[in-house]
Amino acid sequence: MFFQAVTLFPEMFAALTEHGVSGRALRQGLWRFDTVNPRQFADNRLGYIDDRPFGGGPGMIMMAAPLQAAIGFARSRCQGDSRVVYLSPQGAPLTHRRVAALAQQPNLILLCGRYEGVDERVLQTHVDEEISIGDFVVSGGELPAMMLMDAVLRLLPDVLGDSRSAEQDSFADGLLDCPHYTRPAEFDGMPVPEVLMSGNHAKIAEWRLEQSLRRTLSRRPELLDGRMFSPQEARLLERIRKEQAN
Ligand SMILES: Cc1cccc(C(=O)NCC2(NC(=O)c3cccc4nocc34)CCCC2)c1
Repeated sequence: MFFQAVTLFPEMFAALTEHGVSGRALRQGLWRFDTVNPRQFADNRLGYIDDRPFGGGPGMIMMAAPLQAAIGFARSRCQGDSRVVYLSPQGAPLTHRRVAALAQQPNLILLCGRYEGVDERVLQTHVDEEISIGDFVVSGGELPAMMLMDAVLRLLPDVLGDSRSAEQDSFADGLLDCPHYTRPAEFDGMPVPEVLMSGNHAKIAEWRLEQSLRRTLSRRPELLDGRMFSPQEARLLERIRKEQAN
């Protein structure tokens, strides 16, 4: 996977390239990363890359020409297909399913907006898809881009190592995670659920699945819409629903 970020703040991406699982995977050569700064492509001496919006209104808009040139340069550095994603509040919500699809791409170019956004004509001609990480206001597309990158990288083979497969992540099976505990066995007078101390791995796995189902049903019931259930999940859901009905 070759990630490129078109960004005015390339240094921000050190959060992924110099730390954690993603940083280690980069050093191991499991993925590649580079940035393109639109300021390099400003066609005036002073490096203007933003200008006032036609029609008036507050703030500035990123100009089309430097972004078009930056995207073109990024594409020229890709072997094979490349996909340009604009991180944007107008984008399709990022979901695990979308992350899994993006993880199949050999080259992803992430366009990060700043100011009030980018000239629409860039989106119409050079961007393949727009993705949003949520309905709130942030200052730039860099943090959303890094969230997308982290989620994609965790799905790449060998990035997580054999210690944890991304498939075990509850979100990979569309459920919220179960509660987790570690030492001490009693903290602040609160014990750990007995079943986790039992050593009975089948019962522990069933307890964890039941807790994931309970949490999903109570906090994010919409995640269960349209989801297929294994016989075990169906049985546990039945028991939970009966319990809640009484
Ligand atoms: C709900 C709403 C309505 C109007 C503007 C904004 C807003 O935040 N505008 C500012 C910018 N926001 C984002 O890029 C951005 C924001 C949120 C999620 C995202 N997922 O990806 C990129 C995202 C756009 C240009 C510079 C940053 C947000």
